[in-house]
Formats: sequence, C-alpha cells, structure tokens
Amino acid sequence: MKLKDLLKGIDVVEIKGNENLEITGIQTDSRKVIAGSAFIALKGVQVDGHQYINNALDLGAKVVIHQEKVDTSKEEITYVKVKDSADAAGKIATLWYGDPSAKLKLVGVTGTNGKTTTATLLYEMFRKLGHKAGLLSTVANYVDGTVYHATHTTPDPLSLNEMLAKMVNAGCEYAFMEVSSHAIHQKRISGLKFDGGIFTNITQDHLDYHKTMAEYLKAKKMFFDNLPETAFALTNVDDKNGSVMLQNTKAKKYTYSVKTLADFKAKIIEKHFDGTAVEFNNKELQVQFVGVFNVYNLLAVYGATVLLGQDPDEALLVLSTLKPVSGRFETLRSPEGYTAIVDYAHTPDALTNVLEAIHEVLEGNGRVITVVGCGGNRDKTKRPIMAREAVRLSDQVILTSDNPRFEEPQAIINDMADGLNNQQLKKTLLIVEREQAIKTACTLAKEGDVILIAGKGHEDYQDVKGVKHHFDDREVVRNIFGE
Ligand SMILES: CC(=O)N[C@H]1[C@@H](OP(=O)(O)OP(=O)(O)OC[C@H]2O[C@@H](n3ccc(=O)[nH]c3=O)[C@H](O)[C@@H]2O)O[C@H](CO)[C@@H](O)[C@@H]1O[C@H](C)C(=O)N[C@@H](C)C(=O)N[C@H](CCC(=O)O)C(=O)O
Ligand SMILES: Nc1ncnc2c1ncn2[C@@H]1O[C@H](COP(=O)(O)OP(=O)(O)OP(=O)(O)O)[C@@H](O)[C@H]1O
Repeated sequence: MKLKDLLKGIDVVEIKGNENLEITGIQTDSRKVIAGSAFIALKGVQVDGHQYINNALDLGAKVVIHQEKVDTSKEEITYVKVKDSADAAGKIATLWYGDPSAKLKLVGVTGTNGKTTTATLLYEMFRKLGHKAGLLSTVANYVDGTVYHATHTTPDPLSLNEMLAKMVNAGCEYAFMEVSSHAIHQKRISGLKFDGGIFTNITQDHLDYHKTMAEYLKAKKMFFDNLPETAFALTNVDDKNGSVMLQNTKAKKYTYSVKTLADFKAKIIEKHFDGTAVEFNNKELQVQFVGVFNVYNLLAVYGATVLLGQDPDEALLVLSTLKPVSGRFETLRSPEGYTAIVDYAHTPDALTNVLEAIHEVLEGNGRVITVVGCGGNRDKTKRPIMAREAVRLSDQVILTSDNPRFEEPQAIINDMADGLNNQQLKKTLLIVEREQAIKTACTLAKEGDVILIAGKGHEDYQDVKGVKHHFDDREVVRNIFGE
C-alpha cells in the first residue's frame, strides 16, 4: 500500500520524505517491525514509543510516524509528524486492514460491569438467529465460532482491526465488542465505524488509571459522543449517568429500564437459582439467568437486537435459550446440598449486585459465605469498600488473594481488612492461599448455604510477580465436590 493512501483522514503536521512510498506493513511495537514497514511511535501511558524509533529503523522500518519532535536526519527514511499518533494508529490500522468495521454491523458495549455478558450474549443471539458473527471480549475473541485468545478487553488498534478483518473474511455480518474506558482514552477504537453503542452502568473502578470518577465518566462518554448519526446509542436510564451518556451524541437515542418508562422495559415476576421469570415489553418469558443485574444485561441484548432490525418475538424466543457466560454466576452444587457460585465480580458494585441477587433467591433460608480478594497494582481505594460490602451481605467472609501481581498478598488483604471494625472482623477470616480459602468455605458450609467465590470468574490463573500460575476457582470447587 502507498503511504499517502494510509494518511487519508489523519491530522498530518509535516511530511519529510516520500509519501508515494510502498510500505510492507504497519507496526506500533518496534520489536515486531518487518523491513519496509511504517513504525508508528505512540506516546504511551507508562512507556513512550518514540524512544524505540532507532530500534524500529534497525529492523528496516522505512517510515516513522511520530507526534513528538524527533531526529529526522536520515535521508532514506520518510518522517510523518502527526498531531496525535494514537488517533493516527487507529485510523491507519483501519485502512491497512481494508476498513473491516465498515463492512460489519459493529456494536460496542461500554460500562463498568456487564460488558462481557452483554457482548457475548449478543454474539450468541445473532448466531442463533442464523447470522455469522464475531466477538471481541475479555474472555476470548470469536470469529464465527473459531476462538482466539484475548489479551485485553479491547485490544490495540492493529490487533483489533486484524481480528475484524478475519471476521469479514469469514463472511460475518455482525461484530460485537467490549469497549473499555482504557481503550477509549488510549484511542484504540479510533477510525472504527460503529452501528451502535450500549452503556450498561458506571460505578467505581479503574481509579488507579483515570484518577477521578469524573475522568472515568468522561472517557466512557467520549465513545457515545463520537458515534455517528446512523448508529444507535442505547443506554441504561436506571443508572444515574445513563442520560448523561446521551447528552452530546449524534446517534439515535434509546433507553432501557427496569424501573421507569423506556424504549425497552422489563418487569421481574419471579426469581430462583435456575433463572428468572420476566416480562419484556409486556411479553412474559423465562430466562436462565439470576439477578436483576442480568435482567439489565438481557434487556440491553434484546434492545440492540431489535435496533439491528431483528424480529422482536424471535429475539425473545432466543433470549430464553441463552445461558450464563463463563465465570459469571456459574453455579455448582455440592453433594452435601450447598451451592457454590463462581463469579467475576471484582468491583464493589458487582460484588453488591451478586450478593443481593443471592439473597433475593435465598430469602433468608441459608447462610452466605463469601470468598473474595482484590487485585494487586490496581485501584487500592476499592479494597476496604469491597471488604465492607462482603461483610454487610454475608454471614461469613474469607478475605484472600486475587492476582496480587507485584504487591505482597498479605498487604492487600490487610488493606481490605482495614475497612472493617472489630464487630465486622469477628465474621472475617484472612487466608492468603486462595485454594485454602475455598476449602475452608466448603468446610463451613451446610446444606442450603451458598458460597460466593468472587473476583476471578473465568480466569484460570493467579498472577504473582509477573508469572501467571494455573489456578481456576471452578476446578478447585469441582475437586472438593469429587467431580
Ligand atoms: C495502562 C495501559 O493501559 N497500558 C497499555 C498501553 O501501554 P503503554 O502505552 O504504557 O506502554 P507500552 O505498550 O508498553 O509502550 C508504549 C509504546 O511503545 C512501544 N514499544 C514498547 C517497547 C519496545 O521495546 N518497543 C516499542 O515500540 C509499544 O508497542 C507501544 O506502542 O498500551 C499497550 C498497547 O495497546 C497496552 O498493551 C497496555 O495495556 C496494559 C498491558 C494493561 O494491562 N492494560 C489494562 C489496564 C487495560 O487496558 N485494561 C482494559 C480493560 C480494563 C477492564 O475493564 O477491566 C482493556 O481494554 O484490556
Ligand atoms: N449489568 C451489570 N450490573 C452490575 N453488575 C454486573 C452486571 N453484569 C454483570 N455484573 C457483575 O460483574 C461481573 C463482571 O461481569 P462482566 O464480565 O459481564 O462485566 P465486564 O464489564 O465485562 O467486566 P470486565 O471489563 O472487568 O471484564 C459479573 O460476574 C457480575 O458479578
């Protein structure tokens, strides 16, 4: 491809060299540069890619796309100074991979909780409705049934567009993706052509990155602000920022709610551990999901399906056949008659929601034992809050490890316990080894009780000092149950 064809729509400040050059590839990582390619130097969050320009040139890069002032003295190299190299990377990746998002009906899901569930269920919905579809999610990426490993919730623009191009090549019509606040802030989604956006909710998370809730909301809102007129913007109006998300968008605005008037409305009729009886826009159905929060997710799925032009009655039929996503409220029954629930809840709000969902079903018949930890090198302010929420809504709490990364596991647990008073500490155990914590919970549980094992969900590792050791909550529970 010619360099000048890749620069269409990009804010170029200055070009020094030959813009008619044919290039063999594009790369943001100097270590992966192939001879003849263009290296895009990203400013980065912790690391500045501009410092690797010479490494990229050593590997044969012919073009350097940069934002900062750099040494442009090499005659044989073409230097392109752009206003914003992160934005340029997204748009260049889009063009390099043949603008795949324009060939797909692409819907992005943003929000603190429910992104994976909503995006995955949309993917399953459309496949069950007979369409070829793709999915980009925290758990895995899918191209019409073929699975690819996921490294991020929303990958970097090169990997992202490469995956979308795979979907186009496989004949997919639809693509559903999670849009994380990090990705919006780092412009990983620049250049993508969305047909719809969904906002699930916003509660405290990722303050290590965004610093304040206002900045976190601003990042989320940027996604809706940039949706085109042709797209739909579907928001949860029961969230206090649901309407805020719609303020500046050009997209067509739609709402969903369990509490108030909305375009897509649900009423809960009956709750049990195997599912919920609900009414969606006045039609009754049985879904295989537990908890009001899941009714919200299903409502978003239903709304987006209808907004993408599918028949509402068919959508409801498929909705009743959908099953929970891996590690989200996964229920395991012990031979002794108690229940273990493995759930990815790793934010205060998600933990509260899952525990409330358990109580709604238990109705006071049985105790709740919660095993929970907080990640290392991430938002510290949520630690005491999560411990307090766990204690408030459980009969017994075991604080344990959850991806300590480069922090001391005991120190993280202590931060959590610091949020508890003496009374609350009386029903709390601190057990660093997660396997031991789960075993202890199982020893304490009696018939009718529920153990919530929160935080890791689908993850099959424990991240300790940069090494991912195999660990799977569900595997531990199944071993204890003798399965
Ligand atoms: C804090 C954060 O978000 N960091 C992301 C950011 O990294 P960064 O800019 O600091 O640094 P970097 O990628 O190491 O280097 C900057 C540039 O220099 C280049 N480089 C670097 C080294 C070298 O030798 N040569 C070279 O060219 C890199 O390719 C890059 O272009 O850009 C990288 C490339 O896109 C991401 O991989 C990286 O994600 C890190 C690994 C991460 O853990 N991110 C998490 C927090 C994240 O993004 N999470 C959200 C979901 C959150 C949630 O909802 O739970 C996600 O979407 O996954
Ligand atoms: N709509 C919702 N509202 C509140 N909590 C939810 C909602 N949906 C799911 N949860 C809770 O959050 C956990 C994570 O759900 P899910 O993976 O769908 O969210 P996510 O936004 O993709 O999170 P992440 O980006 O961190 O992967 C679930 O295990 C459940 O406990």
